[in-house]
Amino acid sequence: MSTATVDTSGLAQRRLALLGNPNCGKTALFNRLTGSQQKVANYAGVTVELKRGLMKTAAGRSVTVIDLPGTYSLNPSSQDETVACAMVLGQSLREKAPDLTAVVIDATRLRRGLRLVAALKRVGVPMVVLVNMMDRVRAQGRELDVARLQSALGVPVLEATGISAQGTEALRQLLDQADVWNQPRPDITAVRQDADSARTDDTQAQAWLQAAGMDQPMAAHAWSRTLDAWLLQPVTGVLVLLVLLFLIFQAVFAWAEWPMGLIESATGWVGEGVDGLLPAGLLKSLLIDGVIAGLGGVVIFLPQILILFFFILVMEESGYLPRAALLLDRLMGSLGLSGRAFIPLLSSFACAIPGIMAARTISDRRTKWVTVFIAPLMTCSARLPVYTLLIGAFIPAKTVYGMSLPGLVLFGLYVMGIVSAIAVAWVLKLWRGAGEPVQLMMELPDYHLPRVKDLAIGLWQRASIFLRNVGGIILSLTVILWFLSTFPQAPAGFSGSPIEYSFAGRIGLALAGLFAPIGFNWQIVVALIPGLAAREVMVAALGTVYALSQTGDEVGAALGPLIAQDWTLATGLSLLIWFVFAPQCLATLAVVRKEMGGWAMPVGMAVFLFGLAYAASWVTYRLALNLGGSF
Ligand SMILES: Nc1nc2c(ncn2[C@@H]2O[C@H](COP(=O)(O)OP(=O)(O)OP(=O)(O)O)[C@@H](O)[C@H]2O)c(=O)[nH]1
Ligand SMILES: [Mg+2]
Repeated sequence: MSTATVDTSGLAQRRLALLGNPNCGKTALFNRLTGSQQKVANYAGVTVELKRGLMKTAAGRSVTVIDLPGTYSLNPSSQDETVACAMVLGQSLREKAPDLTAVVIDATRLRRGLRLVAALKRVGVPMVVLVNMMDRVRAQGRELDVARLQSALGVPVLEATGISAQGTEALRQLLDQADVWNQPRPDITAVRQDADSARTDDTQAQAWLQAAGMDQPMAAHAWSRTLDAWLLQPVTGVLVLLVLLFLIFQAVFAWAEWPMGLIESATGWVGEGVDGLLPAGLLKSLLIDGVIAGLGGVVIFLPQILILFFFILVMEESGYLPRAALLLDRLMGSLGLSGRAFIPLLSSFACAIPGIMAARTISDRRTKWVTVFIAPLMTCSARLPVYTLLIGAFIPAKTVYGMSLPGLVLFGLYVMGIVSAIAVAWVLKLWRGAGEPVQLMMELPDYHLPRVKDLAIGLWQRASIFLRNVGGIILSLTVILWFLSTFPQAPAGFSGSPIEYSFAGRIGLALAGLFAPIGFNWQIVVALIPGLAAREVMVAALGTVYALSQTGDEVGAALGPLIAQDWTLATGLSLLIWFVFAPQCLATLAVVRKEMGGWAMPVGMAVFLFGLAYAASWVTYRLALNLGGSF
């Protein structure tokens, strides 16, 4: 038997927490240490909950690493900061205090980071200090003497670079030394954070910087300043923001055409292959009408979703996002919100779930409530398949004034979501009054060019979430729907399409009366039900329902032309508008329950949003019918 050279007994329980100011690179370091792929972005407030991972020290010992939300002080003002402080101070009911805290400080903003170190030292938290972003310091041709800082602070101080593979080596080696783990426990009774202690901490931070010869502030980032002169100016800034958003929607259509064509042909080939291979029967129907028609209908939208995410990632990584928040702060203020609500709302364009979770960074309870309430009105990426399917079927692919008409309509739908969110926030303000007026304290990080690798990882993560959904929930629901739409089988001589005899057909027909006033036929009603699991499921479900509604030769035709033939324009528009408002996503409602505590809010939200969707679809349907006859 070989003897282990490294004693790992009992060490896996050792826990290291990463604490620091927002946006100082904690999660980048966490990902480096543990090989995780948690979200990293260039604005404050990215991480809002505690994340765990396992790392190996240089000698191969295992250590649990905990990534925390950022905090400026030990006096938390929002829910995410509270999580971080309570954990490190051992005040959390759920989490034991860590054995060691690595306080991450941004080398370009040392004083602010050292204030937090001072507060932690006052309490006696066992710690090491990681001076991160050393590459930026070196890029300015400067060096920091961390050995001097270490002797001033009296705790181990190491250099780190969250964006380089070697950037965490020093920490891995340090964690093998037994004495760093054997520092005395904190005395949490000493946690007093008032104006006086904040001043003392700042004086202390300055004293340390002087002692280490680092009291020269870093030179301002030259092109961040130049860009800000334009991008933060109210008129040019808003103009740039609008043009940027507009270009994104044009690109979503223009760039995606080619890969979408490829996916469509590939789905067609697979369908034909299966068609040729299998004899007619239930298995063939399951594969062609259920799986291929359903999943092919959704997968085709992957390119558009990735293009949208590419732009979101570039905005997040470049540092533009908090600028946009600042620009819109005044507008948000007049709605009883604050610029703080901007990032949660913007995240909701990807998906309302992380958006609603990001509302944890909002300290004022009422502002948070309104933000969560209107977040589902922001157009999430799951609506993109529904929108583009319907736009493709009903809006001609014309160019008006050099812009693509489908792109314009899509932009219009996004604007409609935003405008209705503004309207709801405004009505809520009139009804319930405004939240506490808080001045937006949002840090503006330096701009930097996004790294291609980070963008690629971000896009890859998105693609795999989407494909996992397709292979998981969408596939299962499609198979269930195929089953419900196939059985019981119609007896010989049944006059309608066989699906009308099935369970799904009967449910659809029974509910059709409820939706007839807004122009939905029974096939749409059948697809709306599994579409409650997630919006894109609706597209897969329509694919299956229509494939099964067809007979003989028509099987295999793409869904777009089928619905264009079957529905009036009024029905198409009414369904588009339904999707602007309807909370067709149970997962969002579940997150609202978790974040806000209790069912009252999600139930109220669902009733309100379904009501709004019904009313808006009704108006659209009636207008379209009256304006254009029966189309
Ligand atoms: N140049 C440089 N950039 C870094 C380094 N570490 C992190 N970054 C960048 O800094 C930004 C913030 O990184 P995050 O890891 O998200 O910061 P965080 O401290 O986890 O932020 P919150 O979760 O919001 O508190 C991102 O754009 C990173 O790519 C580094 O060592 N050098
Ligand atoms: Mg983070």
